Amino acid sequence: MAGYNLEAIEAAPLKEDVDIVIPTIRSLDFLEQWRPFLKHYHLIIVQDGDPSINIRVPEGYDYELYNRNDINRILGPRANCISYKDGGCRCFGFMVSKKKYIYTIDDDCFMAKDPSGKEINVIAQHIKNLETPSTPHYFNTLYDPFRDGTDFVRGYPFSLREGVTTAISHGLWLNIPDYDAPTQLVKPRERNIRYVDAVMTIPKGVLYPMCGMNLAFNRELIGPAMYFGLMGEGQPISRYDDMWAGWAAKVVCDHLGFGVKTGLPYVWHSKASNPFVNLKKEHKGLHWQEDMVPFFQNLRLSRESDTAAKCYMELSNMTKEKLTEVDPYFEKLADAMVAWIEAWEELNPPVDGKDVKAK
Ligand SMILES: O=c1ccn([C@@H]2O[C@H](COP(=O)(O)OP(=O)(O)O[C@H]3O[C@@H](CO)[C@H](O)[C@H]3O)[C@@H](O)[C@H]2O)c(=O)[nH]1
Ligand SMILES: [Mn+2]
Repeated sequence: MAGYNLEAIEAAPLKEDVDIVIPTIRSLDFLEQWRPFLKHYHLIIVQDGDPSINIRVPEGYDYELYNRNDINRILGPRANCISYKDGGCRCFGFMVSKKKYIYTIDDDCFMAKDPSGKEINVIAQHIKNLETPSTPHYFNTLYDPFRDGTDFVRGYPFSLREGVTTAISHGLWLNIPDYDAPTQLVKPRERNIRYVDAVMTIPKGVLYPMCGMNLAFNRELIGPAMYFGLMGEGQPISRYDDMWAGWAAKVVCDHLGFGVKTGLPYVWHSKASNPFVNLKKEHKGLHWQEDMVPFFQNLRLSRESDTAAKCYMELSNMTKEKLTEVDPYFEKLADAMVAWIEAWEELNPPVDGKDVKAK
């Protein structure tokens, strides 16, 4: 295959353990370019918008595709917890998957190259990130000590070198950065051309803006907390789907003792969404984030919440109690969080009557 590094391409780690979830309201043509790396994996496509549109899946891919009619049929009255006309609909794919790991990617993201010109195998890098521990209790100044060619630096306590299990791997983007609408408006031509060859653990107690564009996680450990909220048509807010999921999942990871990494792998984000449209979708979120972030920063989950699902139910109560004073929308969101967990548990009954518990 001209122009491709065949050795890297044939490496399809854990192909039986990974589902790729793609939300789309456009087309899946981007999968043509990804074929060398992604063809080995099963796709779960969540088609947003008009369900009567027939979407073409490029030849050779193994996939299941769900449109709004399918979501309504499968979830019944609880289908209302899945966003419509917002990329947050992707979380339906997390719920129906049965795999250990999820990789989710947007339909305008393409294979990027590292500075040596080699195509980046995104899944291989995410799996490396997820299958090696995180270090949330003390920062390693050479970043991820579990990468080849590096280690813990002098002064790193030996008692902390075991690290903790990694639950989330947050990948980054070259070309179009994940900016909010005001930043897009003032910097319309800004492009990210800086490839930073680093993976690092986000420290315990620190929140971050999680982007859903290039994201992998351990569904068994943290799946129920990866709810992308109630956004889009019929709601006062859009485009905060991944932010909500990121804040919630991080506090749940911190509570349960799991780690979150950010950095490699990169994808090439090709399409700048319209900043004026985005501003309309985002403007409430831009205000509300000033309350949502302190809410997540200050909350404390109880000892009884020892699984992601239990933590999430507790978070729903807290959302209702604390954020409804910001806007009545949060009561609706809190109810949707409960519906999400109920639907999750129905589709994912605990194995041997047990949920995955914190260490
Ligand atoms: O109504 C919709 C809109 C979009 N989608 C699908 O969601 C992803 C991301 O959409 P898009 O590329 O338009 O958004 P960006 O601004 O570039 O991306 C960031 O915004 C986030 C917030 O939603 C998103 O996670 C970020 O990556 C595409 O696959 C669209 O097809 C949709 O399903 N429904
Ligand atoms: Mn995009």
